Amino acid sequence: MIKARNLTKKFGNFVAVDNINLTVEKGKIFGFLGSNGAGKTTTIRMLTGSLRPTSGEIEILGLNMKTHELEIKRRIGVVPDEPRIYDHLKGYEYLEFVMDIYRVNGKEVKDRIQELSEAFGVDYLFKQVSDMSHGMKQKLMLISVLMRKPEVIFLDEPTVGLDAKSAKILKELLKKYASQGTTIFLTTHILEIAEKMCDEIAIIDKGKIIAQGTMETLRNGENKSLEDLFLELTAQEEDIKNIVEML
Ligand SMILES: Nc1ncnc2c1ncn2[C@@H]1O[C@H](COP(=O)(O)OP(=O)(O)OP(=O)(O)O)[C@@H](O)[C@H]1O
Repeated sequence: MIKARNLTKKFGNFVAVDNINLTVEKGKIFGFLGSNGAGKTTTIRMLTGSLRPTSGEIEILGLNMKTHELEIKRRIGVVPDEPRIYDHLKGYEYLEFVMDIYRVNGKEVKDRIQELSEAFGVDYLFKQVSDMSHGMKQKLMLISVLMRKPEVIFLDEPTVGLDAKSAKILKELLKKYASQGTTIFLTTHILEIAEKMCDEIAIIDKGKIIAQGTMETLRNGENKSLEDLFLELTAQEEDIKNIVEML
């Protein structure tokens, strides 16, 4: 479903993503973790066709990104870390715009908009985007992606800015979609989300994948939380101790 082979991105001499390999099977939830600046967003941007890799291969839904970029973009959904929506549109105009672009319409999609709006408490579709808060825009963005029922969904920090109820609904919805065959790739700094939701986890550090597998494989027989494992693997445990002592 999602495959990256020897994927690298350089910005000038700086290597943001360094020769990574990953595979996500259909219907799985894959959590991509890493500290600030580790390379998560850069990887998502390459996997979704919005940034050209320096080298390496990407395959989504069995299609090569180099030869089938448009078809891939038509069949996937992307929720970026910052909602990018035209300010001058009203909420419903934005949804209509997305429906036009993806050529999805009809009763099914409209019903889904209705259901998703109710689920996320979106009762402001007549408001102009410029007058919406960050969380309100984030929910509109989520509806615009989920209403299309894409086969693969990429979400960059999806719960940031969402209230507790909306975040919970989103997590449950993603689990439900995955059980119905949708493939989910998400980044998060909230390790508890990854621990509870993801079938498989990869940790990226300074552009390189330093650990990958199910929670069981990552734990390797020890009864550790993902937070402990993450800090240990990214060698930040000692740092934190010293910093707290210093303060
Ligand atoms: N267009 C760009 N030009 C130059 N450097 C870039 C560019 N985009 C990203 N970088 C650098 O690449 C590295 C990885 O950035 P990226 O946004 O992928 O990190 P991230 O893991 O998503 O971080 P965060 O958790 O803070 O969102 C960072 O050092 C960043 O400064």
